[in-house]
Amino acid sequence: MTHLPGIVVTGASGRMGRMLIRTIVESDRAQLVGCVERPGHDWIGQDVGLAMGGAALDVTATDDPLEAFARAQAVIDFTAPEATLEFATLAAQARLVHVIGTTGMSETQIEALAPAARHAVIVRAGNMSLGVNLLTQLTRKVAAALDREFDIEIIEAHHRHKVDAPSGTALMLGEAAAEGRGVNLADVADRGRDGITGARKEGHIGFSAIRGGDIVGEHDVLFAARGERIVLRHVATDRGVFARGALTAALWGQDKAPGQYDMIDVLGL
Ligand SMILES: NC(=O)c1ccc[n+]([C@@H]2O[C@H](COP(=O)([O-])OP(=O)(O)OC[C@H]3O[C@@H](n4cnc5c(N)ncnc54)[C@H](O)[C@@H]3O)[C@@H](O)[C@H]2O)c1
Ligand SMILES: O=C(O)C1=N[C@H](C(=O)O)CCC1
Repeated sequence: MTHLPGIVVTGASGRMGRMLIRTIVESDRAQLVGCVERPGHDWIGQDVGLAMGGAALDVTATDDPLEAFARAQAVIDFTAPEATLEFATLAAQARLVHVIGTTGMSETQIEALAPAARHAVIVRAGNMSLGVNLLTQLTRKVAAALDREFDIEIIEAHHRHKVDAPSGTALMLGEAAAEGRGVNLADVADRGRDGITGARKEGHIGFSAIRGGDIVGEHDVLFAARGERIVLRHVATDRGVFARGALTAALWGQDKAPGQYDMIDVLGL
């Protein structure tokens, strides 16, 4: 009988769901005890290993999160904002660590996580990779060191299926740059320029989003002044970096007090 922490993956058939299943199954630190998909999905009732075209994993996909959560110590959730809010309530009832990778949540939806975080550990980050979380620290430092003569622009590129923009990572980097500058991102963000926009406003932080093909995730933080530019860049070539970070977060959260955490907490950066 193994006593490794049991993990449930929600959005199991998604790009991240599949990567998470593989990462957990290959890990000797955790076991896969449940997989959740939306009602009506053709994976429901199927063994997830077989559904992925491989060997059986003895875990059947369900559309009943409560039933799956009852067997687990953590849920790793890369789905969609409305689904994530539902899972937060259920994970809190079951006192599970809830690792949230879902992006595109509104401020109101993020605030709605607070009641769940009074009862359970929530780790939420727009990017679970070590590299991007380090890049946020570098971005904050560089933004703090430079004056407003340097325009800050965040450029991100993702695959053609991505539904939200700017990416969660771009927003993390924007927050870090704004913190470094000592300003509130909401006051200085330029999201989506089109038409006669007027000249760039000094002190603003711009966002540009590229969508195409199978790009996993690329982010540049550009500091541009007269005569020189600095570019901080992260390129993800494999979704395994996000899945490994999420699994680390699920295990890290096991002995933590209820509350909201991010990957900076998990990685001790
Ligand atoms: N934080 C990070 O490091 C990170 C990394 C990659 C992706 N993401 C984010 O994760 C999310 C998912 O990305 P993806 O590329 O895997 O998307 P995807 O569309 O491939 O997968 C999402 C899955 O969630 C499922 N789903 C939706 N509603 C559900 C519900 N109510 N119950 C159960 N399952 C439900 C869908 O059926 C789908 O299989 C996005 O928000 C993306 O931006 C975050
Ligand atoms: O593929 C995605 O979708 C990704 N989403 C995250 C984001 O919004 O930043 C992380 C990178 C991949």
